[in-house]
Amino acid sequence: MTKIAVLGAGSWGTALANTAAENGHDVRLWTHNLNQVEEINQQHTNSKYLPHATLVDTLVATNDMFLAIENVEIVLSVVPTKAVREVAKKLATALEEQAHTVILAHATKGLEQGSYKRISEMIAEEVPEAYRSALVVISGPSHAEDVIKHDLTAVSIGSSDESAAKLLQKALSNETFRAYTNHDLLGSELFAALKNIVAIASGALIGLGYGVNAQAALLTRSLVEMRDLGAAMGAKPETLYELAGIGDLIVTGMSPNSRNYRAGLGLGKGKSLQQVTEEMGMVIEGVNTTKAVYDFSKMYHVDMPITSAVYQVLYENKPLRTAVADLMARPLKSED
Ligand SMILES: NC(=O)C1=CN([C@@H]2O[C@H](COP(=O)(O)OP(=O)(O)OC[C@H]3O[C@@H](n4cnc5c(N)ncnc54)[C@H](OP(=O)(O)O)[C@@H]3O)[C@@H](O)[C@H]2O)C=CC1
Ligand SMILES: O=C(CO)COP(=O)(O)O
Repeated sequence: MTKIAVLGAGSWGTALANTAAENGHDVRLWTHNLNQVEEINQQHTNSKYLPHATLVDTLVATNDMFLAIENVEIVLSVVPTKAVREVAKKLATALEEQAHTVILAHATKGLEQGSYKRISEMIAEEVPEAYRSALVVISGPSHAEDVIKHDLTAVSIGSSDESAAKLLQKALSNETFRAYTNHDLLGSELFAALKNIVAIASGALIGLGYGVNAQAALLTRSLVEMRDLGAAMGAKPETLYELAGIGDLIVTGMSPNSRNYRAGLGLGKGKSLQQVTEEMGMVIEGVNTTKAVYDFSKMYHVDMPITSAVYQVLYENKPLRTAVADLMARPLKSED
């Protein structure tokens, strides 16, 4: 049995914590919301984020960070990008009290506003030095709503520390949830962030009334942008063709369970960004990521027309139909 702390009781943190607890591990789910602690421990539900699910009754919630991480072997942070630093600071204080080393993992898919740092870079800056070398990311095609129902799911666990990745792989895998490891932390984190931009665009196409031809073209041409930015930033090329790359691009770009896709759908149907954000009530990571990646494309001199189009729609009020028309009217070119 492995002792695991999961930080963040949103949809994904709860689904991952529940999976590990179902596998027989000792799991504490940390949340800053005391009402949620009571609901999870007494009703075994998380009605705000996973409304139809019953959680395993061995899953324990707490809002005490010290208690959550006491004697654990793995800490898995699953808060939105905007909360990563704040939670990592709380974790760092609690880690000072720990006598033994802990593997630090996260499952967040974004880039920091302003600094454009990856999630593991933010965590590494906040935690004591001893915890920085074995950072792990969980990525890949995995919606919480499907995982909690035991729909078949495969994820990727990326880290330069193979034994750390393997410990998490073993803790999470079961007959319906299969984890693979890889050695590409940077590529896994970068592609996880990038695919959210594409998902907004994909939902927007459907909202506008286009079909699967349009989606297939979008996803395939987005792969080229991901490949080129990945190469410029140091991602391993093969990661793009693995679960953390194309796998996540497919699920987020096609599934109505995706928050980013649903946001795009709303935009395509004529809603404003403010409206879709308020209606979602959950994090839409792709909105902030679009700004970061738009700036990256300039910084690294990578041509990213789809990202630029999404940027213009979200940040410059360009009408969606004009953005689509402009993409289609670009100078004709060869694919190879
Ligand atoms: N949902 C999914 O299927 C998947 C999500 N992810 C990624 O996981 C990350 C989390 O997403 P998801 O679970 O969907 O998010 P949700 O919007 O469902 O939940 C976010 C959770 O984080 C909590 N939170 C927000 N700010 C803070 C803070 N400052 N301190 C402590 N807790 C905070 C929220 O608490 P409160 O309710 O009080 O606001 C809530 O419990 C994102 O980066 C997402 O891209 C990755 C794969 C799948
Ligand atoms: O990353 C995800 C699925 O793999 C979740 O995507 P959304 O945040 O768009 O729901």
